[in-house]
Order: sequence, then structure tokens, then C-alpha cells
Amino acid sequence: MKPVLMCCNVSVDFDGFYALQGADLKVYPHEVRFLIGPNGAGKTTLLDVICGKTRASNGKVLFYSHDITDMPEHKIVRLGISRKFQSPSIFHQLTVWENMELALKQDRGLFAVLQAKMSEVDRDMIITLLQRIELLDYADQKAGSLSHGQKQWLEIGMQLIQFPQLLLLDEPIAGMSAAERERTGELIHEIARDCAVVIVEHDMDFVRRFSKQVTVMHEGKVLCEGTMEDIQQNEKVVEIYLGREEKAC
Ligand SMILES: Nc1ncnc2c1ncn2[C@@H]1O[C@H](COP(=O)(O)OP(=O)(O)OP(=O)(O)O)[C@@H](O)[C@H]1O
Repeated sequence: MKPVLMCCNVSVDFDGFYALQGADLKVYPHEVRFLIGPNGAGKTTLLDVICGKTRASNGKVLFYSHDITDMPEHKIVRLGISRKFQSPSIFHQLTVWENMELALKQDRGLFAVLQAKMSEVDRDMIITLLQRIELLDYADQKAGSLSHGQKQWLEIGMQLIQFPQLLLLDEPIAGMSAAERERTGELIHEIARDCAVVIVEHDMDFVRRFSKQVTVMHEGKVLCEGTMEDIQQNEKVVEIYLGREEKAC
């Protein structure tokens, strides 16, 4: 099977400080890949390079056969890579439905989108996605009135409406209740039926519960990959990351 994403020997130089130092990553269709590692390991920087927010100073990023290393962010989005940042960037004064409408027609202005008549197909698509993110009953509510977890789901829904083939999530469960975390884990696996997902996450209980393949990053490189069971046996991973977690408990 061809990988959706290949990062080959990617380095990022921030004025002499190397946040990434030859990072390699392959992600396959329908995969849910967790990226873990200590603070400063380069996880967010790697997501930033993949979505075009940060430029690699060396190495290549391939999305299927496209070399996207030097592509501007908006073109990468159009190719099918969607990035959700830690804090939700939704419009609090608009309803859940209007947020979804806007996400559907991002290239048009707010006024034009809200005035335009929707096609049946678009309407059905929004309904299906709102069902998936469990917000159909909240469609007419202002997004600002949603719980923190629901706001995160709304933003995930707004990413999904563009039908990405790769979704990048940065700590999606931060600040969520236990029930919201559980639902988010299930949602991520549902999403992976249609698109690969790469998730940066620090919550090891969540990673244990919902991961298959985990990539451990350290000092700007990939240290190792495998199932959570595999990497828990890795002495270096325990030393630099998981050991600290146990001590903190
Ligand atoms: N714009 C920047 N300029 C300079 N240094 C940066 C910049 N962005 C990130 N860094 C540094 O690069 C390193 C990697 O940061 P990054 O945020 O990718 O790590 P991370 O693994 O995501 O950490 P965390 O788990 O704390 O979010 C850190 O030392 C960080 O301070």
C-alpha cells in the first residue's frame, strides 16, 4: 500500500536551533498515528511542516506522489491535508450550522455564504457530519454556547467537510471531560475509515486506549515506532518520556 504521507529526513532550523533534525515518518491510508514524546521533541513542528506553516530547511514531504515541501498552506489544504490546532477557531457568534456552511464554502465571504441558497447535497452533507460529531441537535445554537469538547468536535466537523485525506490533530482532547475524551477517541477511529489521522498527544491513557501505531519523537527525530506495548518495552522511551509520566503519577 502506498503511504498517504512521507516525511523524509526533515529538518527545521530556527536561526541555528534545529527543532527537527532529520525526522522520518510514513503514514498509510486509514491509519490513526499517534505522535508522542517529551516537550520540545519537535512534534508540533513536524505537523507545521506537513501543513506548510513552517518551511523545512532540509528534507522532503510527500503527500501521495506530490512533493509538498515548499507548497503554500492554502494549496496543501486544497490537496487534502487538514490541520486542527489546539484551540478551536470557530465563529462563536454564529450557529453550529452556519459555522459548517462557512467551512463548506471557505473561499467565499461570510455574507455571501449566509445569503446563498444551499443545495440539497450540501445540506445532506452537513446533516451527516453533524450527526457524526453529535451536534445535529445543537445546529441552531450559537457555537459560543457549546461545551469545550463540543467546540472541538465542531472544528473537527469543519475540517471534515472539505473531505481531507489526511487530518492533523494537535492535542484534541485537552480540557475535555472523560466522556468527551471517550467519544473523541471513537470519533477519530470513525474518521479514519475515510482519511488517515496523525495526532500529537500527551495523554498516555488516551494513547493506550485508542492507538495502534505510535511514533515516539525525541530531539527532533523519530526515536522509535510500534504499538504502545512495544514502545513501553523500549528503555530509551521509558528513560526520556514514559518514566517521567510514571513518576508524576
Ligand atoms: N518559531 C520558533 N522559533 C524558535 N524555536 C522554536 C519555534 N517553534 C518551536 N521552537 C522550538 O523547537 C522545539 C520543538 O518545539 P515543538 O513545539 O515542535 O515541540 P513539541 O514536541 O511539540 O513540544 P510540546 O509537547 O511541548 O508541544 C522547542 O525547543 C521549541 O522551543
